[in-house]
Amino acid sequence: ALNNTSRSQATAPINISNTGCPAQGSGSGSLHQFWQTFHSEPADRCPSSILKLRGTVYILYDVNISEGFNLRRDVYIRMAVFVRRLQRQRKRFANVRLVLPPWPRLYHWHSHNLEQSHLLWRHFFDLTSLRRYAKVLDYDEFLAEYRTFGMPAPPYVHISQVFRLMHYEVMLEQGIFRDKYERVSPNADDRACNEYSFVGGPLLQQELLRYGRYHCVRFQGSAGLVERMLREAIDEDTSGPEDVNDMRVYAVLSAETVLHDHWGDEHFWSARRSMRFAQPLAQVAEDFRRNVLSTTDTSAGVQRPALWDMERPKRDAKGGEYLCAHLRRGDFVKSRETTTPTLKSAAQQIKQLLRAFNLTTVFVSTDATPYELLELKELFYRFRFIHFTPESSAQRLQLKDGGVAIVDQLICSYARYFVGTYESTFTYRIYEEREILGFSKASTFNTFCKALGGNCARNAVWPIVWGNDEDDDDSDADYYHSDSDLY
Ligand SMILES: C[C@@H]1O[C@H](OP(=O)(O)OP(=O)(O)OC[C@H]2O[C@@H](n3cnc4c(=O)[nH]c(N)nc43)[C@H](O)[C@@H]2O)[C@@H](O)[C@H](O)[C@@H]1O
Repeated sequence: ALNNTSRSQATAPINISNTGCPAQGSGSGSLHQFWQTFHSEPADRCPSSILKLRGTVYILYDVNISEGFNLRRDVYIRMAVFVRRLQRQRKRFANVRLVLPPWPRLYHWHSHNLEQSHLLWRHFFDLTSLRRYAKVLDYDEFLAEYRTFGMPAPPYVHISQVFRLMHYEVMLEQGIFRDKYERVSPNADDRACNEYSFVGGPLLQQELLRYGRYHCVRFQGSAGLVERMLREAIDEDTSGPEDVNDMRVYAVLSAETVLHDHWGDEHFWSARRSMRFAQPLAQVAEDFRRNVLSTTDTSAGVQRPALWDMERPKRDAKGGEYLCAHLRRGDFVKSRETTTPTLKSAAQQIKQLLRAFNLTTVFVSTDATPYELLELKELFYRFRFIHFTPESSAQRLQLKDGGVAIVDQLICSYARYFVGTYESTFTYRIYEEREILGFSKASTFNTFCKALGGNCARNAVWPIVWGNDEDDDDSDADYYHSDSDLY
């Protein structure tokens, strides 16, 4: 259990006695004394590994506990675009790092016999690929890097300020949506924001984390506004020129409150393209496609160069000889009853599509129960009905529930034709993957109807945007502050 008192009191000066730099010869000191000594000592007397971390700002973040995996991926993009822009355009943030929050056990991960708490991002994503877009650290990498500053044992991490974001109760002022934020006092009885609740994300439960000030912040606006919030905090934590460039650690909770600076622009898509899945997961999907669906990158005509930044606009991918349906069940069956088809209706719609495209194989990606799956399969008499399940318990242990879902997504991404579920972020992430691989929009942006033949709501079409992310657009760089702040 969280020991609230001790967690919020880590305000002691940071001891730097283990760094091996001349500054530590005399024992401990605050971090700014450490850097001060750097100024007066020849740089080559300190390890370059530490010297290069001068002025680092670590941004930790977490997401509301009830959000699913695929919305969390979108929140990552907001933060990654923000951090990349900060790092490239703001001197004080030249050494900014985004610390990836360990994955808590998500509400949709039902398998109880698997260890699926505190998972690192490299279990799901290719960190090298993420880092070709933004300076990110997996949580254990952050701990290791923080330790190089020379911490006493046990190596607690000191977050100087925590910001728990909340929506405004009323969003519009005289009909206008304005970007703004405001700190409000935390209140132990307040269910919306209370320091001891982990609704905004369980990050602070990590055992080595200690924090100083905890703010509840009403927040309305995009990631650019987070910069203003961080600068205000850095100003408060800086006592003078001697510590102006100290290393800082901040945390933003309920980061899903932060909006995209520009949703769906080329920066969004570069960050999205950098989100390649971890190689072991990609390999399982590749093997399944080849062995069960006779589909390879070459036969499907998709693009998957070694590096995401080598991808180019493309629309002529062919896909494997199968149709993929993402059929969201679970909570959607009740909470979105008016738009989620019954199994029978879904089967009718799929069969109609199979006939239209002269296909005989359907791959079904779903969170349906085993019983529902059997029921569905029986409706596909005379068609080939394929569903992915791990081939062994060792593979299930390796993939975990999150990995199985990724394999499903990767198989759907290579299909000749895809149809997904209305308003499911799981479906949206497949749309995006297919956009990157080079499929036509018509083969991708399709949505199940509640019933065959009726008028029905369709998911939005957000096609890929290509650009040259090297010339980061600076046009709105000054949006949130005056010229004097451009340091
Ligand atoms: C309305 C909201 O919808 C959100 O769901 P939605 O966007 O579909 O998508 P997600 O946020 O990813 O949450 C759904 C989760 O259910 C599992 N899941 C769903 N479809 C599949 C599938 O085809 N294959 C596998 N293997 N797993 C699947 C998976 O763990 C996935 O992350 C929810 O997260 C929110 O809690 C809320 O209910």
